[in-house]
Amino acid sequence: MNESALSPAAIEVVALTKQYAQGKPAVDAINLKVEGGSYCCLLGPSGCGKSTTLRMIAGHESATSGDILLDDKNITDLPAAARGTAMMFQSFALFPHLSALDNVAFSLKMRGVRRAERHARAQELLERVAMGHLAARKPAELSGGQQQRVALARALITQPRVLLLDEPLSALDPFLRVQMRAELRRWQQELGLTFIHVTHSQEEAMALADTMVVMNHGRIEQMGSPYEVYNRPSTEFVARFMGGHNVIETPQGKIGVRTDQVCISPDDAPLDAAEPQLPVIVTDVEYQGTYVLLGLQQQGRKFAAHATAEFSAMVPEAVYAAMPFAVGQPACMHWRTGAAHVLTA
Ligand SMILES: Nc1ncnc2c1ncn2[C@@H]1O[C@H](COP(=O)(O)OP(=O)(O)OP(=O)(O)O)[C@@H](O)[C@H]1O
Repeated sequence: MNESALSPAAIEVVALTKQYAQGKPAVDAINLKVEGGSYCCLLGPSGCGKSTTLRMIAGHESATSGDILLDDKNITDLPAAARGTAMMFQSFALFPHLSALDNVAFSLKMRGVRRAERHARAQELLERVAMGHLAARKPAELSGGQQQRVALARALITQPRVLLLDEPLSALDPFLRVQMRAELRRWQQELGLTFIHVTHSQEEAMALADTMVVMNHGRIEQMGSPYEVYNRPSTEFVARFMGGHNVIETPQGKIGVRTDQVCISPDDAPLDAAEPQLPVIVTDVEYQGTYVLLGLQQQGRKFAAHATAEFSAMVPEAVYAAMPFAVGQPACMHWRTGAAHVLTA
């Protein structure tokens, strides 16, 4: 394959909207810029509009209004095959009756490319993803990782400038998912292409993305590097969705404090009066190896049986061993002022 053919493009969406029916749009006037050659993850709970956004970029779904630009070219109304994008689907969606080679060559066949040429190009791509020696195998004769590489080669055969991935890892078992995730990241870096990857998994997005885009109800809640989004969730929704945060009501409004940045002391321990603190009851103690996870409930609040704890604290194992807590024990949750940040509604 011609090396220069794989050149990344930036994607920009401007006021992009999808209205399937009356009522609230599934995607509501979102603005998003994805840099060429970067890895972007669209993330959010079920129904937030992430797949619809991806399908509109791919051209598998029409936009109700707004624009999609690939570099400076407006591709909003172009057919999928003319956009410069390609899609890799959930669980790779390989044709089971075709060899790896024919799977990869399939879209060239659809475009009327002659057999010898399409096989040569497919073989070249399979070599590139270290699968050349298994070109004759059917998908069922390949491991999950090998299938992923065939799916990648199949998506790359049309020489896309942007690869769109719709929950590509969700059908895999957890162990394989982590392996395949690392492989996807490696391929993205080696190919230098723009990847836009839809996932509902915070962990997956954190591991892969240069830019995370957190969606909720058809809108973008927050966009930034995994570090920025995890350390500075801007809204209560993002703090709760990302996990690992306590959302605490204060007279000044809601604040977020990471669960590994709150400290727990016995009720009667002398504390720095300048430090924000909250009297709590320990409702749960869970050993997690490196950390012990304490479930906590604000003192004086009614606590329904089986309800999940209101707050959590991740206490390093050694710290907990030196000062253990019992379920039902009153305690004080406190944190450095600098560890907290204000959340908007
Ligand atoms: N073809 C369709 N016709 C009507 N409504 C649709 C269609 N596809 C999606 N929707 C609705 O649009 C909203 C967004 O759906 P979308 O599939 O984009 O969400 P998602 O965030 O990708 O969810 P999931 O993780 O469950 O796939 C949902 O309310 C969904 O029911």
